Amino acid sequence: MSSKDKILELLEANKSTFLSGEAMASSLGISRNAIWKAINDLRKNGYEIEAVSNKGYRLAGQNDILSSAGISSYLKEDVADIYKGNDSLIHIYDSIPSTNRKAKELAITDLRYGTLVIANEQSEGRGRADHSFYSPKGGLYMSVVMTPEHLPSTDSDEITTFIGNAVCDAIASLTDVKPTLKPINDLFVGDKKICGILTEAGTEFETGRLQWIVIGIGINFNSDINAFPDEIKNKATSLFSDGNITITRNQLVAVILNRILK
Ligand SMILES: O=C(O)CCCC[C@@H]1SC[C@@H]2NC(=O)N[C@@H]21
Repeated sequence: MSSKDKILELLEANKSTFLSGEAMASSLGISRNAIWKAINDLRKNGYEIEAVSNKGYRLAGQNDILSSAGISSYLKEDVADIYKGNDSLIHIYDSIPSTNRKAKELAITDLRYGTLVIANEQSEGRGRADHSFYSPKGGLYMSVVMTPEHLPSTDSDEITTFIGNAVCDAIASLTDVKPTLKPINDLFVGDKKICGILTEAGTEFETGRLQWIVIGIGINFNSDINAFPDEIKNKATSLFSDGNITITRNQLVAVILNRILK
């Protein structure tokens, strides 16, 4: 992990407190100059970092930049263990055709439980029945690779319901929004869709045995619904609107992982 990522991890884990350059330098075993350079790099990457003399540095509350450090700071211990020292399990993209497609490629070439692919936007997001899934910036698009021994069931309907309930509970635990699961696997608030889930599986050719499952979750997080295509505009809603955002996407990703990975 680079010094920049280590500093980000420290700042994410101590969001409400200021950390002095000296304390960070001694905890990471690097010079204060290296800390200062890394803070500047993080700022160039878009992080808003407050600096107060005699106190130190603190991440400003409104940062919503997807990062491994940001996600890790909200993971429960047993789930954090899956990712500890395993940076290559988390793949973050600004833009990607489809996180599910990427996660399936990774499941086939390097099957590892918990592999996570996230993006700020998708250019070819897919939904069930090969429909397209509109995936502009402002949303949260994530895919997780799971293996059968870690799932409560290998029955596709049961897996789908388990994941749908987990995402509903994650949203309800963090916000005032209480989505309901509408079969087979859409989350609705009232009569408007807020999230779609696409579960895809890989089986062994000879035996038909289940090898991996990719869970794709698309949430309208802070999405500009008015800019959605006409045919879905009136059927969709977003978790947040008008900039009234009370959580980060990193937090929501982590709380979903806490509920589905064991
Ligand atoms: O509404 C549906 O039919 C399911 C939509 C699933 C969308 C998610 S977004 C992340 C992942 N990548 C995709 O291409 N699709 C899923």
